[in-house]
Amino acid sequence: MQIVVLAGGVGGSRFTAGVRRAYPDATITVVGNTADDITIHGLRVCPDLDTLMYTLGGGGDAERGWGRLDESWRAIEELRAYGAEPTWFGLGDRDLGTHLVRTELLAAGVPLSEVTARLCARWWAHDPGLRLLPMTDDPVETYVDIPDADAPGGRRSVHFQEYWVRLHAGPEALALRQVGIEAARPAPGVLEAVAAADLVLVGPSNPVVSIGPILAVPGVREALRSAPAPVLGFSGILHGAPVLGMAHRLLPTIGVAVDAAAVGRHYGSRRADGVLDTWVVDTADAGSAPALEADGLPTLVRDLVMSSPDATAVFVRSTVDQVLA
Ligand SMILES: C[C@H](OP(=O)(O)O)C(=O)O
Repeated sequence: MQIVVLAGGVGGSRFTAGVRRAYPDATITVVGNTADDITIHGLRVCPDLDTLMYTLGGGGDAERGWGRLDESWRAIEELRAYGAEPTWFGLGDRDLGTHLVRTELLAAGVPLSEVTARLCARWWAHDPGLRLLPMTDDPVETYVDIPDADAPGGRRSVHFQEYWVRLHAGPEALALRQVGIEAARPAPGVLEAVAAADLVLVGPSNPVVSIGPILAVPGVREALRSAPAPVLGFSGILHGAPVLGMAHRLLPTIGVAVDAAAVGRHYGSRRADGVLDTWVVDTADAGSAPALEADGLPTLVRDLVMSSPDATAVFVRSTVDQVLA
């Protein structure tokens, strides 16, 4: 079986670990979000790709949900001692190795998809059926407008990582821009993987800054709409709050309520102009299923708390079984 998973970082990697547990013999192509990438201290950092790579490679810090296991922070202490800002971004010492390799290869003209494959060769060697593709090789970065009384127009723009990591998504996000998205081309293999898939899974990642950008890469949405395989989406909003992260701070910015049904409608049914065949909501949101069904979006209800890869595997397998039955 060939499975494609669309994934962000923290939620996306937990979900993908469950998919791998559910389908140990499948070929799984993970299309990872790169719209929250950043260049920091001259290093190109791809937070979602790295979280996926480390988590599925057994090298991630499961408790924190991102970064390397057994990490230390000596380098960033040195930067702080020099007053070399920014130091709010968690650049761990082990993690730096990844960013150095990536930055050197990109500078040598190696495309991000090839860089990612080379990095994953270390982490995913034990699992040749697993492949990580960036959504695009072209640079895309997300900026957030926040209120600032001292700035012209009363607002200023910050990189998404600054909004997320330094500001903890505290200020209201007045607007979001994915710079570079219109010109981005799907990375080699992305459209082909979707076309060849037996199953496409849209993970419970952030609909605004993780899944949204993947779908916004020109050609990806169309590929999902015309995929021969069923497309299942899993809600990351449970009972009006994100299962992980801070998606509730950004959904209102794109005019979507912090609600599983609203996110399902936002992705939409393939029978209309959306991308999903089936939307999966948590048991806490079971009440929304009849209305979604009536609106033409087939909806399944499961316990979507990703407490372990096994728990995730249970809901993935049972929904897929029902859809393929
Ligand atoms: C938790 C969620 O993870 P991701 O979208 O990176 O999978 C988020 O950051 O909102």
